Amino acid sequence: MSTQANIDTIRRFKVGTMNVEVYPSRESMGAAAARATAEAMTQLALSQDMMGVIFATGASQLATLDALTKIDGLPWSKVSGFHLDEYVALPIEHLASFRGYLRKNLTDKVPIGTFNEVDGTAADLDEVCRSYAEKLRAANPQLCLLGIGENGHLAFNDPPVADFNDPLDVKVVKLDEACRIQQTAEGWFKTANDVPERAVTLTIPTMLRVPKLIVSVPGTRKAGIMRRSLTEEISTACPATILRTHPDVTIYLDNDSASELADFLPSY
Ligand SMILES: N[C@@H]1[C@@H](O)[C@H](O)[C@@H](COP(=O)(O)O)O[C@@H]1O
Repeated sequence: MSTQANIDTIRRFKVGTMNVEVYPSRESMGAAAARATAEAMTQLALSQDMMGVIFATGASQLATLDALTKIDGLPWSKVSGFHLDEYVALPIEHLASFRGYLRKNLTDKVPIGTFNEVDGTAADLDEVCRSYAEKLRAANPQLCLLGIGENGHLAFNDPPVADFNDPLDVKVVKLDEACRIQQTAEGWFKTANDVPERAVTLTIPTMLRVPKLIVSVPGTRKAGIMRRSLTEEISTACPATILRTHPDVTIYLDNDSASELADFLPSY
């Protein structure tokens, strides 16, 4: 009998309008998410001089970004890049800085047109949010890469602060305790106390406005939240449930993160 870990085919299913694709490994998941991103960028480049693309960070994005940066011939010079979130007051040199992560894993590797960084160390964070929101509105991003946190967060919209009708585009949030603990599990910080208490984040409506969402969620630690994201009532108790209302979203999983989705995947 086969187990989820040794299933080596690609399995696809739909939950409402949402497409879910399950790959045999983290690497094959990343390659598939990268191919979809590359196709979307190539299409957009046919009709746009500059395209806004929002990139995600975290361990879940490493395979996707690695594969994406190795694809030849992409129209990087036409990309105006953005990111989802950044810790407040964390220096760029810190391992967990999302700006540092994106330099290392993206912008140092490809000839991107422009990249708009969120400076969480700036003195006036209201101004950081206001000007980032303005840049996002002007760029009108057509493509957004996303991850899902173990607590269901999208960017840093943790359950206690997530608002599906948020009037703001970008805001400063207080991080949930569960979220701060989860950041240590991946080794970004030594203890939960080392995790900054606040972050700048795009809000949920800002992400959902983007017409195409490519969501990479590999790994065993995400199995429980993937089940909740696909089966629970849509609510801010699990912010990722809102993705089920988006008209063009594909979730890329590996066998590990799909391990609690047996009823969607009858071959288990
Ligand atoms: N706030 C970031 C998000 O931008 C990311 O999409 C999500 C998944 O991260 P990871 O892949 O590290 O689990 O949570 C991180 O903490």
